[in-house]
Amino acid sequence: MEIERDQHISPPSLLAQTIPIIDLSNLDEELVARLVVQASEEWGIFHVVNHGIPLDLIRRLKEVGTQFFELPETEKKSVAKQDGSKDFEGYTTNLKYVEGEVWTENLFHRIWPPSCINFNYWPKNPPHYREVIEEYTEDTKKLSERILGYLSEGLGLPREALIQGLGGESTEYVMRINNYPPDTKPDLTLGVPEHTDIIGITIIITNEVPGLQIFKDDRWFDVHYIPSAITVNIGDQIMRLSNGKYKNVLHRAIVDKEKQRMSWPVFVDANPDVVIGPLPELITCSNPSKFKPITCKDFKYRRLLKLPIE
Ligand SMILES: O=C(O)CCC(=O)C(=O)O
Ligand SMILES: [Fe+2]
Repeated sequence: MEIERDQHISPPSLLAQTIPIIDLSNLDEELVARLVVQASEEWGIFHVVNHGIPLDLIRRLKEVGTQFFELPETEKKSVAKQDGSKDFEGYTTNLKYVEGEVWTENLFHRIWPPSCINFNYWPKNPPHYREVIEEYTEDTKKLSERILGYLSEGLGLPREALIQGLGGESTEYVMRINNYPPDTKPDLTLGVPEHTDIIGITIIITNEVPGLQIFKDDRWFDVHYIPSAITVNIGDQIMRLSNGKYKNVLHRAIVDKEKQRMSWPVFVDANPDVVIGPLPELITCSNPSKFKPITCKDFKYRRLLKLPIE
């Protein structure tokens, strides 16, 4: 007798190689913590479902981002990244065909702590942009702290260890909204070339158009779009603080030929003055330090200039 198959479920061989999906509403919290730790060790990326961020808030976040990119260029440029500015905040566009260049426009600004926010980079249009982002910030901060709590316990340390390692209440949260309009050029165009995130962890929402890919076991994997899921990436800073236990995922984003793709990553980033090296409690004779301590500021400076970092 032929077994009836659910058409939506991939064969087991494929499922085994799919980025982990973790249900955060599972009442067995120890199991949830174990799955988060395991996914961060093996993949450096995982999806979370039933994550506690209301789906209507995510819908509104997507709406304000989409509406911003639909504005005339002159209006988008009212929050443009300042020429020659050393900081990264503001609107940037790269929608010109230049060999080797990426195909994207994006908006980038800090969302936490309040003392670091520069509202000049927050669009005034659509009018409810600020209200939605402030609401999303609060929920994203809670979600990141929960995940960092599991990761800290996975290191045998108290729940607050990693968030303290990133700077405690002065840890910075940065919103980026990436817009990748359809790209009709025949060859594969990169929206974002391969990289690891230079930060602690990234919490990502995307629209339904696939494009995010990760590198694991010598091959690229598509990160499937799962409605209502949020994707979490491990970045360089958590890799260093955990002395390499957690893996920073190498990833890139490709552009669709027909459809507009968008993503909304929030970067949980160490305070610039924090020293990013393995947490001292982790270092023993049998687990010697794999990374030299360096301030977050210097780490980023060297990474951006592609200078060696130990
Ligand atoms: O567009 C995406 O899905 C990811 C973008 C990304 O990797 C980034 O902004 O760092
Ligand atoms: Fe990234």
